Amino acid sequence: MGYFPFFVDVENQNCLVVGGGVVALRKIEKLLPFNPNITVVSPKVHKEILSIKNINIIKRKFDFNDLKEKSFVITATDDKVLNKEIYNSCKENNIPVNTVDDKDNCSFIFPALARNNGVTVAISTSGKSPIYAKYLRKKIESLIQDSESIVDNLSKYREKIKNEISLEENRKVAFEKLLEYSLSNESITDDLVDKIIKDLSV
Ligand SMILES: C[C@@]1(CC(=O)O)c2cc3[nH]c(cc4nc(cc5[nH]c(cc(n2)[C@H]1CCC(=O)O)[C@@](C)(CC(=O)O)[C@@H]5CCC(=O)O)C(CC(=O)O)=C4CCC(=O)O)c(CCC(=O)O)c3CC(=O)O
Ligand SMILES: NC(=O)C1=CN([C@@H]2O[C@H](COP(=O)(O)OP(=O)(O)OC[C@H]3O[C@@H](n4cnc5c(N)ncnc54)[C@H](O)[C@@H]3O)[C@@H](O)[C@H]2O)C=CC1
Repeated sequence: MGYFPFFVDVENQNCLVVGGGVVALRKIEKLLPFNPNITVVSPKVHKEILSIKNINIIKRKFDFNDLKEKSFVITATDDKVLNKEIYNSCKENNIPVNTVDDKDNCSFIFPALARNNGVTVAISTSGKSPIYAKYLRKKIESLIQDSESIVDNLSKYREKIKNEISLEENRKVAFEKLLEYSLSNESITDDLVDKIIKDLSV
């Protein structure tokens, strides 16, 4: 299996979730901040899924026509045979599919996600140990706790530096300097940035 961690834009993409249990709920919660159009098809639907706004819920068994016009599919039923059939049909129709009960039959897998202010760290064990991915996620969450102010500081002057320092290698030096200031909690002022730009402009 060669799972490359692309960061894919799923906004407004049609996502089908087959099954409405606790695992489906976890996958849906993970996707929600990225704004896909989610449809759930399942005879039984977890009450927390029912309470989510802006998703379509179809309370019945899966039908293969449900796959039409879907950009990606998560098959999360407790029926192994059905999950495999859905996987096969998605593969035939070139629809990316995540099969929650079978790590070897997924065209994409969910990582454990640590997120803070647009900084996203995705952890995968290539399906070997999700619980270890979860453990690492918790550690990384504390590591990126401060990323809010750091990213804000660095992004504030990014365009200015890109526009005003013409040499790429010098732009990199400028960003490295600003990063050092941010990590040592020193405040970054317009004057400081102007001085860095002046020193590195040719
Ligand atoms: C392949 C993958 C496919 C996919 O689901 O995308 C997959 C497959 C399977 N998971 C199983 C079990 C568990 N999964 C979790 C938890 C998570 N599972 C997630 C992802 C993935 N799980 C993908 C690979 C990720 C990677 O590469 O590491 C996480 C990271 C992301 C998420 O779910 O959003 C999320 C943690 C999120 C967080 O907390 O940050 C726990 C722990 C818990 O529930 O507390 C358990 C029980 C303990 C254990 O088994 O380790 C089983 C056996 C089911 C059975 O026994 O019947 C299968 C099927 C199989 O192994 O074939
Ligand atoms: N990938 C992961 O992270 C994990 C995967 N699993 C696997 O996930 C599977 C599902 O687990 P849970 O959500 O706990 O089960 P669950 O029993 O809570 O939910 C199963 C859901 O499937 C639905 N369903 C059954 N037949 C259906 C059909 N014909 N059409 C549409 N929906 C149908 C049911 O209505 C129910 O909502 C299990 O088989 C387990 O092996 C379990 C833990 C973690």
